[in-house]
Amino acid sequence: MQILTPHVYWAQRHGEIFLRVELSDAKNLNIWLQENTLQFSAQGHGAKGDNEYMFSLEFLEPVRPEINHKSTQRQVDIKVKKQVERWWDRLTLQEKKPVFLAPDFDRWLDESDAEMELQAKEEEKINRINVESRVRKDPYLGLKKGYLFMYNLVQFLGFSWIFVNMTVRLFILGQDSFYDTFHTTADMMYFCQMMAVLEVINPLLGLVRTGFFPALIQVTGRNVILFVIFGSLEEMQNQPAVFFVFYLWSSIEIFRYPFYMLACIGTEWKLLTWLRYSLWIPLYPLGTISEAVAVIQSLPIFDETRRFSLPLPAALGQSLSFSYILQIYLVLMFLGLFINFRHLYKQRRRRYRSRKRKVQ
Ligand SMILES: CCCCCCCCCCCCC[C@@H](O)CC(=O)SCCNC(=O)CCNC(=O)[C@H](O)C(C)(C)COP(=O)(O)OP(=O)(O)OC[C@H]1O[C@@H](n2cnc3c(N)ncnc32)[C@H](O)[C@@H]1OP(=O)(O)O
Repeated sequence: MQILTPHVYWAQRHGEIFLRVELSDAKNLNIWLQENTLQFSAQGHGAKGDNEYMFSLEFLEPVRPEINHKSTQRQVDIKVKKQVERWWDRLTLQEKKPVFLAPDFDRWLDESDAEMELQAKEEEKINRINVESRVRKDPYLGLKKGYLFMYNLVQFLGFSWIFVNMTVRLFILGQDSFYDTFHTTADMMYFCQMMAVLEVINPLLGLVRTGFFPALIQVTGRNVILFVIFGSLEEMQNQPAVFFVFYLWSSIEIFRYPFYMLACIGTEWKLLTWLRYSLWIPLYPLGTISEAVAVIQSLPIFDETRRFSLPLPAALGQSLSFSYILQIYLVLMFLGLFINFRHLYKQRRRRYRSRKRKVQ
């Protein structure tokens, strides 16, 4: 039998060297370190058929004496640990690359990619430790998750009922359904939006990692529209604006709440996550515009009815119409839209950046 050299492919990380020896069905494997030189010999099927194959590699820098190897039907994988965690300029001490050696492009990373991989691993380790210590430290974790799951389930059912009801009525009645949305769905919307106040309380109690202020803007903004504009003015209740506002609100919530429910049980559906973190992009501005239309339509009604008008000292006139306060509120709405749009954009970036890192 001839003695031949197999093809060897290599790649490195800061702490390790990976070698892949192209030798199938390897037998009589002998791999050892002599000083800082890896010696390899085995019988197997390589580039020159069934033969005995050998090679040696003197490493550029010191490596640890223990060697891990695994022989499969197709190849022999060898892992060597570096003595010092450092990026090497090349594999071997000799500057000229041995002819049988080539980069392993399946595993190849350049230094900065390897650093990112290391960083991602570190972050994952820290996250795991954090989660484990939270689980160990918090005896009420199960109770909290149970409460959140139930809350999200109830909201999901409520908003789904509204969404399905409105969709069915739209199909059956067409545009006529615009005018009685309030009378058919308002009770459920009152219930869901009153429950939504918990979304401001939850971050205060440390139950969720939501920003308190974005949640406050969201819940207050919607409740002003629901209770003050639609709820207190009968004249507004049969306006098509109700249809658009309710439809846009429920369109996001039928995806957001199931997304949270899955998060409570540590599961994720990629499509649902994408919908939760993408649908707001068209829906949020459209929702705000519909709400603004409703506010603008209500201004003359508040002027006429003097509802909620503020009494003024006699010298200044009789009373200040509530419509002036609503005009200030209109400006606040677009400020609120800006704050929450930026918040949701950051949440989206955070979610997809950390997921991308995990995938790499
Ligand atoms: C100071 C007085 C205020 C004055 C008001 C001024 C007027 C303002 C008007 C503003 C205009 C409002 C317009 C609006 O009403 C129009 C519409 O809504 S149209 C429809 C489209 N809308 C949307 O898409 C918004 C939907 N709402 C939201 O997304 C949230 O309410 C919001 C607070 C805006 C953002 O959510 P959040 O900060 O919670 O982001 P995440 O979903 O990424 O969650 C962060 C982490 O917390 C976990 N979490 C959150 N909630 C729960 C829960 N209920 N159960 C379980 N877990 C929860 C979530 O999983 C995340 O965890 P992790 O970080 O581990 O992934």
